Amino acid sequence: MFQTATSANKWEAQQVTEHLQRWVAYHREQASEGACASYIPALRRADPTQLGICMVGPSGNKVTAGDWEVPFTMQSISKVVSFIAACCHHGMAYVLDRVDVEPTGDAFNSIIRLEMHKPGKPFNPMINAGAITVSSLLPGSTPEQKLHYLYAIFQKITDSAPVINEEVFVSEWMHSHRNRALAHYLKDTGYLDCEVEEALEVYLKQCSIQVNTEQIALIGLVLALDGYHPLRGEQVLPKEVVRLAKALMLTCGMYDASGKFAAYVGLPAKSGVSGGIMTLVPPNLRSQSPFPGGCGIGIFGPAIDSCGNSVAGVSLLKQIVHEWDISIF
Ligand SMILES: NC(=O)CC[C@H](N)C(=O)O
Repeated sequence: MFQTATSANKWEAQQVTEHLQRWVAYHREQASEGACASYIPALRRADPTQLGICMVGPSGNKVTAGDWEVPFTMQSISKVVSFIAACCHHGMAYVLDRVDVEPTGDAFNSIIRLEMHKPGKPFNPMINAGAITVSSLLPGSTPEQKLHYLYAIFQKITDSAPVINEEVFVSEWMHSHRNRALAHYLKDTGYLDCEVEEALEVYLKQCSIQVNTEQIALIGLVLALDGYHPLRGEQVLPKEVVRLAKALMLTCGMYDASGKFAAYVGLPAKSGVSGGIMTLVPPNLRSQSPFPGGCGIGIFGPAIDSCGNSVAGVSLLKQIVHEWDISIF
C-alpha cells in the first residue's frame, strides 16, 4: 500500500505508476531531439532512447517507470554532494571565500569569466571551475583521502558504497584538456587547495560514481527534507548547508538553461551530461499531489541538449510538475 502523509490524499501506488509509465512512453520520443554526450567517448555508447524515473517519498514509498534501474555516472550531479561535503568539513564561510554563488549564463565548462572577473574566483560550485575548486577543498592530503570523505557522505545518504565506473573515468581523464586548463588557471590564481592533477583526479572520479535513478532520488529526498534522512531517522546533513545547495541548484543547477528550468519547471535540480537529473519537491507544497510529504526524484535519459540537460528528462519533468501542480513557485 502506498503510504501518504495525509488521509485525505487519494493516490495509490498503482495509479501513480501508471501515470508515470504513460508519460515516460510519451516523452521518450523527445530523445531524438538530443544526442548522447560525445566529448567523453565512453558516454557516447549509451542508448539515447532510454528514459527512466524514480520518485521516493519520506516513508520510503517509491514509484518507478521506464529505465529507472539502468546504471549511469553522476557527472555534474556529484557537484551538489561535493559542495555539501566541503561545507560540512570547513563551514560555509571558508568555502564561499573560494567559490561564489552567482549564475553565469555560460556553458558548464566555460573558461571565459575566470579572467574577466578578477581575481578569478569561480562563479559557483555547479559549473566545472567552481566544482574543481570544491573538489580540491575536500579534507585530506591525497585524492584518496578527499574521495574517502565524499564517499562516506554518499554512503550515509544512499546506504550503498559508491562504485566508480573506471571506463568512464579513464575515458574522461584522457580527454580532459578543458578541465585541465581550468584547473591550471585556478591553481595560478590561488583557487586550488592541492595540485592540479590531484584536484582533477578527485573531480573526475566523483563524476564517475555510478548510480541509478533510485540513488539520486534518495539524495534528492534528503535535500527536500533539509538534510533529514527519514529512513535513518537522523539529521545527516546540516540544514543551512542543504538550503544553500538547493538555492544553487535552482539558480545554477541546469547550467545555462537554469533560468528556463526555474520558469517552466520550478524545482531545484541538478543535471549531468550522462543524462541524469536529480530534483526534489519540498514537503507540504501541494497537499493534493501523490507526495504531500515531499519527495526526491531521479531521472535518467542520456540524450542531452546543447546545454547538457536530458531532453526527454526535462520534458517529462515539465509534465509531472504541471499535472501534479508541484512547482515551488
Ligand atoms: N555537465 C557535466 O556533467 C560535466 C561533467 C563532466 N565530468 C565534465 O567535467 O565535463
